[in-house]
Amino acid sequence: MPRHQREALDVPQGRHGDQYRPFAALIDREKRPGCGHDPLVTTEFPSATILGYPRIGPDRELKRALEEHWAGRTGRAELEATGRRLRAESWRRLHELGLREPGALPSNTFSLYDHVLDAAVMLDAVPERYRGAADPYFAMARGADGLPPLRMTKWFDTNYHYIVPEIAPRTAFRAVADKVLGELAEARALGYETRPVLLGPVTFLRLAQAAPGAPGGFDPLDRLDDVLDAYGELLAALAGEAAWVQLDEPILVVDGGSPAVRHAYRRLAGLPTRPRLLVASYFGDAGDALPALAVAPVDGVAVDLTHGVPRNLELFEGRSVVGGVVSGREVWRTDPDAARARLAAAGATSVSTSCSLLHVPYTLRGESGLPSGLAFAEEKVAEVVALAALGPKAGPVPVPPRPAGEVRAESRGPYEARAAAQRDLGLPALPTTTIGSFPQTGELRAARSAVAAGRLPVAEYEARIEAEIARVIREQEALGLDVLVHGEPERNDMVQYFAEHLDGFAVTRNGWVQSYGSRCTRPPILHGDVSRPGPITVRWATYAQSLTARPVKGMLTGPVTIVAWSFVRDDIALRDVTMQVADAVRAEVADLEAAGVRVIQVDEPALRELLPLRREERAGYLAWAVAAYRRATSGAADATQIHTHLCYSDAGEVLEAIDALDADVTSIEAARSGFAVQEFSRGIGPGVYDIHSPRIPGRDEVVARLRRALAAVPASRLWVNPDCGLKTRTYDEVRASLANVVGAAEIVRKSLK
Ligand code: MET
Ligand SMILES: [Zn+2]
Repeated sequence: MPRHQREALDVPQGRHGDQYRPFAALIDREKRPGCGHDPLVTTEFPSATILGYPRIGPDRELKRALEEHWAGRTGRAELEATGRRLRAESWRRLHELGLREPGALPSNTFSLYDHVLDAAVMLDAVPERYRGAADPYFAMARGADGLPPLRMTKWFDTNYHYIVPEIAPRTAFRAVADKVLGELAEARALGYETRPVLLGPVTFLRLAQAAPGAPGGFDPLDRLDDVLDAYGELLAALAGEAAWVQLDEPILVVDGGSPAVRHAYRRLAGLPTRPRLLVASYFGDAGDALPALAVAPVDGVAVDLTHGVPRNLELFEGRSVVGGVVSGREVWRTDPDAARARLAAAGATSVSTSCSLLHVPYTLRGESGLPSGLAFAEEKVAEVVALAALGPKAGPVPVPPRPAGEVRAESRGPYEARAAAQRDLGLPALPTTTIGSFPQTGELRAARSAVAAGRLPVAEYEARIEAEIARVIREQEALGLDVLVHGEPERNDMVQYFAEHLDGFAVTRNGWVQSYGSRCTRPPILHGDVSRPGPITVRWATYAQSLTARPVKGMLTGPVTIVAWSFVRDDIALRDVTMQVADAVRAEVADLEAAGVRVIQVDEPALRELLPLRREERAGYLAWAVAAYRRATSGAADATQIHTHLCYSDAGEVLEAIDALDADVTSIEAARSGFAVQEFSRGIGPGVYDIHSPRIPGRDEVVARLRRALAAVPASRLWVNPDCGLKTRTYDEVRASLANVVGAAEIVRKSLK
């Protein structure tokens, strides 16, 4: 059902959204006696629950507490106290919202940094090299003097990043239950009987990586039985303490792994002393994995019903089936009819969110100017409670919106003709450039909040941006870079800035979502048809170009990245949403071109992020993602040089798609992830140094990297650039690093002749 119609079912939202009483009219109607609907056939599992909750704090209290602690201004005890306060406040709020049955409130979903890292600690899977650190937990998360942190990567297809555990053939697993028992006792002292949530053993091992030095062919999953021993100890410790334990196995929605699932849950469910086990799958359809799980005597399963009703659920008849009908990842109100139909079709015995609410902001309270029809975490909890009261009701189960029609990837002229038309840019061999942003100074950030708060006149703010652009141009000319950038000083964020300048988007005041550790993002909300009321970046790009004779690269964020880092509407297919954004970017490309900008970069760092978890869906996604990028860029004349940029990910998996973007030049993170360049048929700039670290790359080291790249790519197509934008670095670091980069390019260039 479209969102505007959904509205009619709800009591109107109060001024700040604090009056959201979901489905109030429906509840009044259906609660009358004789108004036949199936009540939930609840087993002992609570009728309403959520799989997890945000933990950064409604006002990012944890972020602040962590950063104070890391800066050495507070001790561990103060940090723990903040954690305790945040947990107590969450339980209190959830209880108030209606999660009142024993076991309805989750515990152990709090984390000081990351729940996968917590699971590693819970199993004592702490690599030896961290054990001597002053604080092994934060050393694994963030590194400690001389000790790099563990790797971090994306949690399934979300924008949350987890710490990748390292498992060796000899990792000595054992149960370390203090955190889980501690939270349970803490909640009990406050009067709440909670349900501890643990990351499941199969997901834990499949997300882990083999420790460095492990023999080739070693797979962390080889250690399943040893890990299960530790889970056995944990469950034994929890047996007298909690009625239910939730084991999170989102890996159930990913291909493969049935034998491990079968084995793991037969063993765990067969333990002589254990609480009841709820196995939670999420982020998609677990249908393929359910038979393997059902053969084990686990007591219940939680399934994601937001995209449909999984097959094989009848195998769980007589056990608890927790229906995740309220999306934990999207920000729209739930359609009660659709949700109840799904609960009925699934034979659900309880109602829940589809996944943890970690991925949405806390609350609509305090927001204004947002479109109607939204629900954040608190509002979603109220929906879960209301749906449990209403119960299932048979009806048509809606299918997700289908893309409208076909899209074909539009093309520019052949690359050779473009390269010829671009020759008058006058670039040397191995042209040097940067990825777009220059250091975002504290003054810039302060000016941005001042102008937003009305404390700084707009004209004054814009003058400061221009002054910053002038400085960035001067710096680059002094360094001797070939293709310059304006430095992006006007941008708070590469997606939010565009969202603020496009119709169809809204931005929240306080809608923060944890990205990793203390880092949060405030994803814009794409709620309507997207269009571009006017040029967005042209003014800054042309100002920058007016200051220099060297080419200045216009800088845009690509359509796939804009949708990947936003909450998007759910009433049309993602592909069609992305195409609308692509049209807006295309118009911006045209305006930049018309204003004389000859080089335009359209960034797509999130191309890999949206890759579907299931292999069978990947080719379809990549085809439309490429088509969207090409819709955005294919209007450019041959003489306009189109760049793209990718980072953050194993580009290796999507190399063909990156090539299919057909950009004239692709800059790609390489220094950190050691990416190989051979496959590229056009200009390629494998990053020559890691911008995530304050370390200054040596000139010789860059020379060596360039020589290595030249073994695979002809000099006519090799570009020289860092891994990513420089906004998190200081000017001192940037100057020193780029001087070595430019110096290295000169040395290698000379040796070519
Ligand atoms: C995460 S990719 C960032 C690209 C952007 N142009 C920047 O330099 O900041
Ligand atoms: Zn980047």
